[in-house]
Amino acid sequence: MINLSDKILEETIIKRPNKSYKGTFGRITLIGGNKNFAGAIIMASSAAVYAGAGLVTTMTDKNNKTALNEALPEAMYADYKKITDNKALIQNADVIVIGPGLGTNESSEKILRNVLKLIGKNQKLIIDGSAITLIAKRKIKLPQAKIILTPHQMEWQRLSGIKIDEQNYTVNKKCQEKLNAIVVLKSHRTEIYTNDKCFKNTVGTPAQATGGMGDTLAGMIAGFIGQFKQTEQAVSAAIYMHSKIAEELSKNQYVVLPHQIINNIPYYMKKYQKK
Ligand SMILES: NC(=O)C1=CN([C@@H]2O[C@H](COP(=O)(O)OP(=O)(O)OC[C@H]3O[C@@H](n4cnc5c(N)ncnc54)[C@H](O)[C@@H]3O)[C@@H](O)[C@H]2O)[C@@H](O)CC1
Ligand SMILES: Nc1ncnc2c1ncn2[C@@H]1O[C@H](COP(=O)(O)OP(=O)(O)O)[C@@H](O)[C@H]1O
Ligand SMILES: [Mg+2]
Repeated sequence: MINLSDKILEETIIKRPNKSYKGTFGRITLIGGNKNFAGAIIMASSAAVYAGAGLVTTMTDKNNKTALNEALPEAMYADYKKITDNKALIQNADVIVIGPGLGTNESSEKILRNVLKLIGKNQKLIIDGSAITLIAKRKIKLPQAKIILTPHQMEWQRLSGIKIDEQNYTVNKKCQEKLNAIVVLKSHRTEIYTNDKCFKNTVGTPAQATGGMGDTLAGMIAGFIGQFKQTEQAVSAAIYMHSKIAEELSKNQYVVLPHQIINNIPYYMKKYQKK
């Protein structure tokens, strides 16, 4: 197990090349946010934008369109029930995030299946929240892609069958290998399982135990892997920075909210970029 430190940020966050445009920094499509969970997909999308994603499209329930536009005018909108009419939004994305606030009813399942069918093997796919629960409960097959799963311990129990109090390095690693994906097992000290390495987060605080904190992390990871070449390194850097910001803010705050983390991402990226 490799302990993460500030080093991961300095190694990952490069100075932006002058010769660049929005396309240089990742085209990201996020799918989720049913009519009760607009916040989840808005937080995920905001985190991706604030982490530097070049172009962000949010596919969500049509009731969330105004809220999305008001909260995040940088994001484009599409109706998540019209995936098959908007195939290009999935197929042309560098990174796809599915799950924050998606819900687990039949309609959510249909959206998930439609998205998974369109994923190409070179695309990066982050599967979070409700999408993990659906895959576990409905035994949905994962597509061929560069997959990153971001379960909390209960979602990991559902997906892996390993009970929370029996989750440990050996069994988690075995299951990660079977899934052939990067597994971000979230807890107060998140662990990242990749094919050949395992990283442990060393920062974070109970001040960040608030709904939407994981949705925010999923968007941050998307922003980072859309920009920075080395996927495992970018995933680890996003996780470390998410908690690092929370820890810093918690010096003066009893609780730290997801949107406060989001607002701080650009400042921390500047502070820790490669010298
Ligand atoms: N504002 C919003 O729209 C929000 C939407 N959310 C969405 O709601 C959906 C359901 O996600 P939830 O995680 O709330 O519900 P889940 O039912 O999937 O998981 C929560 C259950 O897991 C248990 N649990 C055990 N260990 C845990 C751990 N380490 N971390 C978290 N839970 C643990 C909890 O006690 C609880 O019973 C997701 O799609 C999520 O994205 C949530 O993120 C909350 C905020
Ligand atoms: N006590 C804690 N200490 C450190 N980090 C925490 C703590 N509680 C929660 N977190 C972090 O907050 C996030 C919670 O994710 P998740 O449960 O998916 O939230 P949500 O689905 O509500 O957005 C994870 O990144 C987790 O590591
Ligand atoms: Mg979550």
